[in-house]
Amino acid sequence: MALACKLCAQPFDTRNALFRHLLDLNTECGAFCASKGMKSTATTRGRKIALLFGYHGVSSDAAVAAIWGAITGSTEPPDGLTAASSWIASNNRALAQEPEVAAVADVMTFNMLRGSLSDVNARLPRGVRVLGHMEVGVDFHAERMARRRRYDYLLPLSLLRGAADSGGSSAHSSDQQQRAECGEGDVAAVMQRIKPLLRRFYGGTDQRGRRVCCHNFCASTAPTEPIATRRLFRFKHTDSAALRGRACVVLSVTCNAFLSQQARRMVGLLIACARGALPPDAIDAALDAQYTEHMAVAPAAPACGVHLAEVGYSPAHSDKFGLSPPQQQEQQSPQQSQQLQQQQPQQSQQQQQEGGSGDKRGGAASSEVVWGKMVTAAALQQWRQEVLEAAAARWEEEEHWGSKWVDGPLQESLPALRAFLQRWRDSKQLAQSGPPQPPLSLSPAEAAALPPAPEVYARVLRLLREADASGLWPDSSKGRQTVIANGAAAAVGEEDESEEQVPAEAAAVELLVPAQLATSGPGATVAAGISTAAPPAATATAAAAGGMAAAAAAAAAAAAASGEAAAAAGAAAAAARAGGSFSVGRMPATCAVPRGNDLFPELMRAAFELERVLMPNRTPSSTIAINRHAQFRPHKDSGAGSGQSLSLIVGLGDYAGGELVVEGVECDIRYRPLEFNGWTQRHWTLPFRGERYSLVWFTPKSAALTYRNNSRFLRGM
Ligand SMILES: O=C(O)CCC(=O)C(=O)O
Ligand SMILES: [Fe+2]
Repeated sequence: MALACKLCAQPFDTRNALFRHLLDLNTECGAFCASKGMKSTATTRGRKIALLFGYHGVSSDAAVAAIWGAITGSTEPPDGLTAASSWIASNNRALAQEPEVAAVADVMTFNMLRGSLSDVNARLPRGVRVLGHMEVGVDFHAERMARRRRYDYLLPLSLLRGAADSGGSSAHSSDQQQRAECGEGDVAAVMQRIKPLLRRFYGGTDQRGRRVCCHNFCASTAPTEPIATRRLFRFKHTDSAALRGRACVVLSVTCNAFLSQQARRMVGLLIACARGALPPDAIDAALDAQYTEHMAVAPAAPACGVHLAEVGYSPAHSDKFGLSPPQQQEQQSPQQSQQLQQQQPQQSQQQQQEGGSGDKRGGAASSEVVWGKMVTAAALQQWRQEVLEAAAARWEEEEHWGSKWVDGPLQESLPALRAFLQRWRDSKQLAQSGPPQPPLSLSPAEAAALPPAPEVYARVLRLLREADASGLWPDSSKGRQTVIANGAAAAVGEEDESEEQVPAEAAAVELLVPAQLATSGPGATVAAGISTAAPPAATATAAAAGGMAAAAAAAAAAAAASGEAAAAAGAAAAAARAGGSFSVGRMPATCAVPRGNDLFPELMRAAFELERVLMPNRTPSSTIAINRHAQFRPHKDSGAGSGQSLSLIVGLGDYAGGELVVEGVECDIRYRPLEFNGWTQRHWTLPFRGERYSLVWFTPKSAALTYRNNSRFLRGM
């Protein structure tokens, strides 16, 4: 069924997917619909106040609490509170602004029923400032409706110096030398050299021609997760300053929204490349959406440099909520102090490139016009200066102008970054000769070095090998395909923006459901909803070919028919090597019976038996995921939609590498059973060579699956 969004023409597989798109305030269409009242978020009546505020030395939460206290004298949380720097509405911690981050211009709203705004600054602690306020509609939501945020990073120029810069000075140059290097020409020379690196961050474009970037800059979010793809509008040098006798520059990053630490990691990677510690293609590697090996690849530059500089709202919201019309936003307040020399803005072309979104000029929160009488350009500028000076003081006192960070976190991260880069480069070459599959056999030397398989595993291992060789190994469900990096080629590595429309909380949930549920249609459960978010092309291919194994088998047959025996053998081998997964045991009543039960009953019995032998004190599980040669991407298990017990996992077979990583901790699971929480802990598989099976025992949490039922089922096997 082909459905298309009437606003942006994007196609959707299902009505549910289309609805999610229209209700998602992170999309332009969603924002537009919200502005037309399609999904009202209004829960309260009366006056709602939006405040422009800033802080340094305290977190955004603490600043909000202080302001509310200063206005009302109350410590109770305010009604209708929303803040642009908050992550509560998005319900995803990956979007949290870190507590150390300062702000020149944050936005909050609340229902103003009592209290007074007059002289509020006199009642606020140092480091918290109210800059302006205005009345807005009761629907206004400072966090969800923000279409654009800008973080500015104050950076000592010395950190960007590489050997190529005049004198080759660095963060380690003598104090005298550093102080001498504050000249304008010096800044210009360094920034000229940095420009191509900054441009590199714009990465690629998605199918709609929009810039896509920033997918690999959050420690707690895998690059494959839809939420990790952010739109980068601008990353540029916008200001220079001499602070505490040091030459500093301001780098501005503007995106639709930010992942935690994203701006700091972008700056961290930039510094590493600017200093020549990493080659420029390290930026390409970090941004390659097709390369999904790992998480955060860049060390976060020190927190002291970063502040929230601007929040923008769409014209639709500006109209509805009484924010200023777009043309007024172009009036720049004279933000330069004597100390800050604005670099040539060169913004017009950049702003055109931000176009298409149509939202970047609306309601910029730093404008004098928006915020009425209370904020003046001079007050705003003075406040910005205070924030920058506080940052410079921290650079000096806590970070020794960056030398601590260069010697510590940056230096420590380099070996891993270089290894990552090498693997990325290798993968680029491999990509030209088809998707990489782990070879099924180890070299004799590697095989000899392996610790032998303990006897208790012998029967299960034999049955796994038989199942593998039988040609009956079922295709992985669509949901599982999306998390197996070397699985069915059609569904993997191609998450496009239809995935981006999945709500963040749903996107974090992955699948451990039988194929029937995953394909049972839209919206059956949250998990099933995800499976329908696979790109249409991939779905079509998978459906037509019945998955990788069938596709490769068909290719093998076709090749054999045309007499190309070698090609046929190659295709069959590829099918055998493809990662796959199926379940056995019991599923909640809402799910179909796992197909593996009938296909491999002896394997199922032996595998349940093995759990009891390995962990006699563990409550026997109801279900087992059986995986062959599968390299899993970072994911969390769905527990068939509503959670699951602690998982028990073990690896079997003759393989090297293939450690399971649980929230960043590597665990060798080859014949070493491990309990972990697959529902809450993100986990993935490191690359491996050889024959690798894994078994994951778990019990989906469901009223339908009581322990009694489960014991009866297991007894009846
Ligand atoms: O085999 C592995 O390394 C991980 C298996 C897993 O995470 C799963 O089956 O969900
Ligand atoms: Fe898993």
